[in-house]
Amino acid sequence: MGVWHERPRCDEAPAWALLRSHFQQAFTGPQAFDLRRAFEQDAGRFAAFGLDAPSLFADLSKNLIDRTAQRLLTELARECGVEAHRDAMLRGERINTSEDRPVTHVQWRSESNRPVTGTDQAQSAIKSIVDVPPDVQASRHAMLELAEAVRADAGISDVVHIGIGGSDLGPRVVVQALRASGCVSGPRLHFVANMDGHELAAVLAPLQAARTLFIVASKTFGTAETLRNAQSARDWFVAQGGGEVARHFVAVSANRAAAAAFGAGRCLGFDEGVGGRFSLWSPIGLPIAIAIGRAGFEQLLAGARALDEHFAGAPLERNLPVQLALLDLWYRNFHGLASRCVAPYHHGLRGLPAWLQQLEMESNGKGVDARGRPLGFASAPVTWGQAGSNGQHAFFQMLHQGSDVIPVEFVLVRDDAHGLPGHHDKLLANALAQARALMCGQAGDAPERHFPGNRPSTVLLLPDLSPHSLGALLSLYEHRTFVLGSLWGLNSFDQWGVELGKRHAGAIEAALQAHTEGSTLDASTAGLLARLRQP
Ligand SMILES: O=P(O)(O)OC[C@H]1O[C@](O)(CO)[C@@H](O)[C@@H]1O
Repeated sequence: MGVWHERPRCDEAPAWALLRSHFQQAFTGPQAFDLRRAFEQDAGRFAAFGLDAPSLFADLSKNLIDRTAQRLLTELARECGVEAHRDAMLRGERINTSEDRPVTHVQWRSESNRPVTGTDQAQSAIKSIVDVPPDVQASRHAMLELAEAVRADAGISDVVHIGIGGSDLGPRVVVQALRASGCVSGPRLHFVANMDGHELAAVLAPLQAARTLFIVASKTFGTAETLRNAQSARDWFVAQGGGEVARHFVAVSANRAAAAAFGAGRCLGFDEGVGGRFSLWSPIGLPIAIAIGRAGFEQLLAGARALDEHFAGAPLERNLPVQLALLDLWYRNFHGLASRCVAPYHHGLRGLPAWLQQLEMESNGKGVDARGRPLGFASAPVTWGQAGSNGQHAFFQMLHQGSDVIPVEFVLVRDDAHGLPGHHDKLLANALAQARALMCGQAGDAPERHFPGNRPSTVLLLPDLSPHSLGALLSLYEHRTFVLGSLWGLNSFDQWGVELGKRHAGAIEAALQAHTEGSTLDASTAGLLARLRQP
């Protein structure tokens, strides 16, 4: 299957029907697959379902999958032309068809003049990663220069990053993670996303305007939340007598004209091919570079790049993003599981579920394929979770004994960076214990003490939470999301579903401010508006 746009959708590929009958035969009925039995019968299960990738090891062995399903799923990926689709993305073809754009985030972490090894196909895919367009190089250079200048500027004590969605979550999560690892230095960094003024007001309250730099990050420079917050920040800055707006406001945007009209003195640009939720590698990552410096940012890119090369070059059977996406599809479309839980066992990664929610649900939460045809099968499950061990005292009750089977993804980091004895082993032991308890279950002496077991989980293991490992982890998730969307026949790079609500908000805000009836509104919305106006 060489032509990416003629690829069959998963339900049209021959392996789909084979998977359906295999599922019926091996995963339903009294003799249905059981994890405990699978380990008893297959001494090589851990090795067979363990995958190595740069900075990562993944244990998939505690999942509701057998070797036949794994083989058929890999065949499915091959039949669906995932490799051709991947290569088209890496070559910069216009695979975002509804917006007629290429998908360029991988270019933003590429590095020129590197030797390329591997099979011919892998070489050609990796070659596309290695060629860095000159404008990307120039823009990256400008971003890193600015970051270093801000870090060295004794007059700047605080940096406020204003953006939302992909223009907030990536930088926020990376800075949070690397702060926990002790990699962050330089001015204090603050993030403001919500249009709820409580967030901005709380951030501004302790700041000195003259010592504050604002970054306004918006690909479109048209997002309501960001523009509202940026305008309020500018008004506050002027009212406080902070100095020249142009010197204290930097924009990061693909819409340079709008950024200049706002009054930002400097604008770091990037191309339209960088999707918001894939944009932390581009100048949107400016706060990351301010937090960890040029060398740290380059390490983050290097980690992501190592995973890109794995994705481009590893055979599908050993290709971690591909195998994780296939498992996601297996759970969603064959087991019928409607959600997946992500439990990072590291305080620094507590923001990961929020980042993943946008990445996975905005990319693949769709009902029609890239050709406009209804799917006829389920797409993105709900992604949710929180850091362990906190989650154990919240929703793990449901994971162990609730009525729904929910696959859990434990993200573990081998080395800690806090230096407090007696914590990290406990934390890691708890994660492994939860995964083991979910699988093994327990025959209870009373009904309420019964644990059914046979509940699935994956462990992703990182050696440390360095910029390099984190880059690899986030790149892994991006590619996994792309592969799953590719199998489902989706365009994972648009998000038309967010538009309708934005349109309604304009009309409702106008009615709220004008104290009108909102006669064109439905009775419920109009009734709530009336309530809101009551003293
Ligand atoms: O960077 P922008 O253009 O302000 O967009 C912010 C976010 O809004 C969305 O368009 C929709 O929520 C996201 O895809 C995007 O990351």
